[in-house]
Parts: sequence; structure tokens; C-alpha cells
Amino acid sequence: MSQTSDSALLRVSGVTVQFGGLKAVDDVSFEVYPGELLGLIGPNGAGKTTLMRAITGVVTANTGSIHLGDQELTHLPIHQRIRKGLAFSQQLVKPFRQISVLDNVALAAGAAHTRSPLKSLLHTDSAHEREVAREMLARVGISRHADQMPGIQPLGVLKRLEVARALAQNPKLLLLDEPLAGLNSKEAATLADTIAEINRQGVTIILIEHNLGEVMRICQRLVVLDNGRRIASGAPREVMQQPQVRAAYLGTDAPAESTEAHSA
Ligand SMILES: Nc1ncnc2c1ncn2[C@@H]1O[C@H](COP(=O)(O)OP(=O)(O)OP(=O)(O)O)[C@@H](O)[C@H]1O
Repeated sequence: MSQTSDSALLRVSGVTVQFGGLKAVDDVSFEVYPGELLGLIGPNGAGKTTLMRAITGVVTANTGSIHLGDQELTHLPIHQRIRKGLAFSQQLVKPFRQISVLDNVALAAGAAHTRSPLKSLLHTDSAHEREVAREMLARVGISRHADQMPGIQPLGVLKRLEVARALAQNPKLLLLDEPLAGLNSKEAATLADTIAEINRQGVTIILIEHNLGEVMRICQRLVVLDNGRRIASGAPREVMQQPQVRAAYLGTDAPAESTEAHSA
């Protein structure tokens, strides 16, 4: 399959996000192609979450542009980006505590039609949204929790609920911010399997994640940030061999000693 910039689903071009004097994201460009599961990685403070927020519209890029297919998103508010096909799950899980797990997902399905939380809550009366919600809970493997309240759920279920809520908006591109954080290794592996399965079913995904073992296992391609800049991109094994990536993870003083990387 040939991958040209024209065939990209998401095109991020020269995006900078500045907080006062700090460039949290510094002139970053990358593309995501239809059907990909792309890992966005980098050490703490590299700018991953800020870049995701610039894509979803939580923060506005100071410079650069963001396109989804042929539609420009750069200056659109969040709800319009969602309507055009973006969905995202946040690092911190924040379900509505007063309604059931199922209704949380039905609410998200209803939000695809309206930006008013009240109207979308009323929308959950619709059999259709509940049907969609049941299907999404099955896709993420938490159907048996459907009628329970979020407050009694373990973190592993809440993380899956967050993914189900994002999926209920039927996105073209799903952005997941550290879905595996806080899970034990077995839970992380099974949720990573679920994410890979959702991708196989046709959903294009950007995965921000510190769990490099799982990232290497399920992602087809990586983009690596450090100090706000893109320092590498490509196939996971090749990227992890690159001296600048090893130095970013080991500390800036680490020698770039990899012979494979030098001979590449
Ligand atoms: N709202 C903000 N105001 C000021 N500085 C911010 C803000 N958000 C992020 N930063 C700073 O921008 C830089 C990048 O932060 P960001 O959270 O995007 O990194 P990250 O790669 O997601 O890190 P982590 O992996 O630790 O979550 C950091 O130096 C951070 O302190």
C-alpha cells in the first residue's frame, strides 16, 4: 500500500503549542493513515498530551494546521471536531457517577447528535442509543457491568468504559491517552489486545502510552516526541534502535552506543 500525504486520514503540519515561554509542542508534523494503529510515545513532559489536545481542540495550536481527510480542523471548537469524526478518551477517567455504565455509553452515543449534555441525556431514552451502547460494551468486554453504577467499578472496567464511550461516537479516528496507565501487567495486556481488536475491526487509532512493551506489541508505527519535538518515526523495532530515541528514554547524557542504529 503506498502512503502519500494525500491519502492520510490525519495530517498534522508544523504544529506548535506554546505555554508562555515553553514550547510544549514544537513544529511537529506527522500523518496517520486509514486503518493504522499508531503509537505516540516519548518520555514524561515530551508533549504527547498537549499534541493530542491540539488535535482534539482542547488547546489551540499557535502555528501549523490539522486536517482530517480534506477537512481543516485547526480552528474548530471541540464539538465540531467530534462531529467531523474525532473521538478521544482522557488519561483521567471521568464517567457520570449518577447513571449506569450502559447509560454513560448511551449518553456518548446521543452526544453525536447534540452538543447539549441535557438533550443528549434525554436522548438516552431512545432504544437506538441503548442498542449502540450495548454493542460498544460488548466490543470492549464489559457487558456484564452494563446495569451497574460506575462508582463500584475497578479501574480496569472504567478504562474500558472510557474506550466504549469514545467508540459510541462512531469515530473515523480514535485517540487514546494512556489507557493502560494504572493497570497491572495482565490487565494492561488484555486491554491492549482489545485495542488491537478494535483496530482490526477498522477503527484508526492514535495510542499515547508509556507501556512500551504493549506499544511495541500492538502498534504498526511509532512517532516519538522529546522536548516537544518529533525525534523519530517509523516501524517500532527500528525506531527503538535509534540513538536519539534511546538517549531520550535513558537521559540526554546517555551515549548513543547502538551499533545497529549506526550501521542503519
Ligand atoms: N496547561 C499547561 N500550562 C503550562 N504548561 C503546560 C500545560 N500543559 C502542559 N504543560 C507543559 O508542557 C510540557 C509537555 O507536557 P505534556 O503533558 O504534553 O507532556 P506528555 O508527553 O504528555 O507527558 P506525560 O507523559 O508525563 O503525560 C510539560 O513541560 C508540561 O509541564
